[in-house]
Amino acid sequence: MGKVEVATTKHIEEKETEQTSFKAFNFRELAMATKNFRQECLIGEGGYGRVYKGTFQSTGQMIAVKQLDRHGLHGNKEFQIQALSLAKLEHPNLVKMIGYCADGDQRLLVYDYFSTSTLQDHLYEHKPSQKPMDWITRMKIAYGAAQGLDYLHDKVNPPVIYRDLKASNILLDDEFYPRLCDFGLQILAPGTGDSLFLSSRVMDTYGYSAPEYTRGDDVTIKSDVYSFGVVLLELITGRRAVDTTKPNDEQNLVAWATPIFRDPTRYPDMADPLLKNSFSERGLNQAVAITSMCLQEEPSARPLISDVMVALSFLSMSTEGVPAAVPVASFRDKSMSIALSRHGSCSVVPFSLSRREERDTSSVSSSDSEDEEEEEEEEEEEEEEESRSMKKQEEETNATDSDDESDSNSEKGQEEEERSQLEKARSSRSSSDSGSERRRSVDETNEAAQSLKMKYSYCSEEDDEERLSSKSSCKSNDESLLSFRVDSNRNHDDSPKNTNNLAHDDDDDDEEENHETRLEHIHSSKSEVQSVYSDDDAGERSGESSLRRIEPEEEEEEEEEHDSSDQD
Ligand SMILES: Nc1ncnc2c1ncn2[C@@H]1O[C@H](COP(=O)(O)OP(=O)(O)OP(=O)(O)O)[C@@H](O)[C@H]1O
Repeated sequence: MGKVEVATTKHIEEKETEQTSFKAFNFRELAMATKNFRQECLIGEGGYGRVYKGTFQSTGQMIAVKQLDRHGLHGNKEFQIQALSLAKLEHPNLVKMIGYCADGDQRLLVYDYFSTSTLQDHLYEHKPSQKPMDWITRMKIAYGAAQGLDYLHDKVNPPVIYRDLKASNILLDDEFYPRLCDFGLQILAPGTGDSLFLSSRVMDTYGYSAPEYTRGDDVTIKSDVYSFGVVLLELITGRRAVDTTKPNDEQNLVAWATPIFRDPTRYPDMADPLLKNSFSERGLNQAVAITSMCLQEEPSARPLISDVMVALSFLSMSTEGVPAAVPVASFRDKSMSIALSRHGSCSVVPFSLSRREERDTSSVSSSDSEDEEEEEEEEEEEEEEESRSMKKQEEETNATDSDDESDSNSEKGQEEEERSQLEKARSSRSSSDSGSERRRSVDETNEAAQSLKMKYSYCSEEDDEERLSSKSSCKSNDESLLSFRVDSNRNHDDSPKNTNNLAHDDDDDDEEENHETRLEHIHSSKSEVQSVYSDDDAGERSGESSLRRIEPEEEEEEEEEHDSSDQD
């Protein structure tokens, strides 16, 4: 499917008949539904305009009507085209747009109405009679929000940058099921270049905006990952992204948390006191590890939301956190599985940068640096030793598991079965929307993923392939705006795209194609230095994992090496 064509009014009319759920309303209909936009129907006001609650008398359907500020808006036709693009975005974790109105100079968007409240209300404004959200509920909310974001980043083409992810834009129903609202509105409001308009939006998103946004650099999908990290930090700590009632050094949540990220012994102190320590330390450590990865200063060092989503799928189903032996093939970028498995053991090491990398990036005076280097090398050796023994333990577990499976074909068959279970687990949640279906699918997800948890562990062969193929993604901003489509050719489940390397097809062509896919991988970066984490070679020989960043040249060499070994 190509890009969304420039739709004419006729196309839009045709669309209405095809897809009755999306409609062009006239102003009168919406005025009637909202009692003439009366104050009592006003739900709130954001950077893009006011939101009113309404009801269609004929059907009883409840709606939320967003009356966009007319300042700097597109003309009628462009508005219709963009509204149609937004209406195509459909996912259980996104608030559904059901129509628009472009009468005269009025510009309104109509959404399904979701009662109750936002994540912000639940975290900070809950009534004394309400029980505070427990740990698993918080992780489930994060998981759902990650699924919605993953849809925008990875399942529509070109990707949609949310730009405005924050606790007040996550709506929660009575069962705490999260739905993201306010996404993609940038395309409808080119007037955001206006300094007055922009200042009110920046005020609102202050505390959530990625550093590159504040610097005026390109905003990418990785900027959304940063905002997601802030939301995750709010869920863990119960602290607002910005809280001016706190002492100066605690007002900005990320600034407060950054030094703590480097000291895992302090992680338990970060947890929301309302949780009353009702969580496993491992689960907490892993959640903080994910958060810290999302909040990396450099966009390319942040994980893909798809990896965050997979990690959260585990955290949201168990108080114990992600199992120490993580299904490595679940993650596109291995740094996530390594970070999590490190936080699954009692040896907790900063996960974002290896010591070597930290050394490279910090400016240490040369007189002290040699001694320090020696010390650090000793520490590295200790770490490697630790990691080796972890790996050994895992291998032993693997050996026990695989004793019964001497036949390699049956192993492959099992792998495929496990993979399909994982895919089933992932797709089941997004394919259902109604309350009971959703509950059932969550149970299925848990069941399937739990069974996978038991079976998977590190696999050195997969590690090797992952090392060669995994690349961080940094899709360019300009790809994402103006028009997008839901790509039906893409895999709409959340399964990792690098699973091609496990496909065993009789057809030679297919095999070749798989091989190419494996090497080239789907992640691409137009502009930024690739940040790829890999096993270091020495470590690999000894069967251990350590993190380091490969620069692009080095990466190419490794790919060549792989190519030639493949030819052998
Ligand atoms: N579909 C909906 N159903 C129910 N309430 C909604 C819906 N969409 C938005 N709201 C509520 O309307 C209010 C205003 O929303 P809006 O997104 O315009 O502002 P905001 O999130 O406060 O600020 P910003 O525009 O900067 O994101 C919020 O309280 C939001 O929770």
